[in-house]
Amino acid sequence: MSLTEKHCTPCQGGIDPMPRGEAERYLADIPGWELNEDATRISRHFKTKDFAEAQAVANRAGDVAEQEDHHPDIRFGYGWCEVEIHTHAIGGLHENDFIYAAKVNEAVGG
Ligand SMILES: C[C@H](O)[C@H](O)[C@H]1CNC2=NC(N)=NC(=O)C2=N1
Repeated sequence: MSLTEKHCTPCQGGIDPMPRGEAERYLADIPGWELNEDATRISRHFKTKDFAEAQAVANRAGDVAEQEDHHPDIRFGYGWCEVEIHTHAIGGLHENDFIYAAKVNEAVGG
C-alpha cells in the first residue's frame, strides 16, 4: 500500500524512533523532503512565487495535519514555506511522519 493510501495512527510513545536506515528508505517515496542531521525529523522547503502562495502552502499542509491528527511545525515568508515534522511522542521519526509528508506532496504538488 502506498503512503498516500495509509492514515496516521495514534502514537502514544513507548516505542523507539525509526532508525536512520529505515528513514532513508522511506525518504525515496517523498520527493523534496530531507532528513535532518540526527535523523529525528524530516522537512521540506517550498519555494513560492510570493507571500500569498506561501500562505496557501502553509494552509494546505495545516489542513493535512488536521485531517490526519499529526502536526508539523510550519514557517513561511515571502516566497517560501518550510514544513518540518517528527513524532513528539517518541522524539523522532515514525511511519506517520512519512504518511504526512506524502499527503502534503499530494496536496501541494511540486
Ligand atoms: C492522540 C494524538 O494522535 C496525539 O496527540 C498526536 C497529535 N499530533 C501529533 N503530532 C505530532 N507531530 N506528533 C505527535 O506525537 C502527535 N501526537
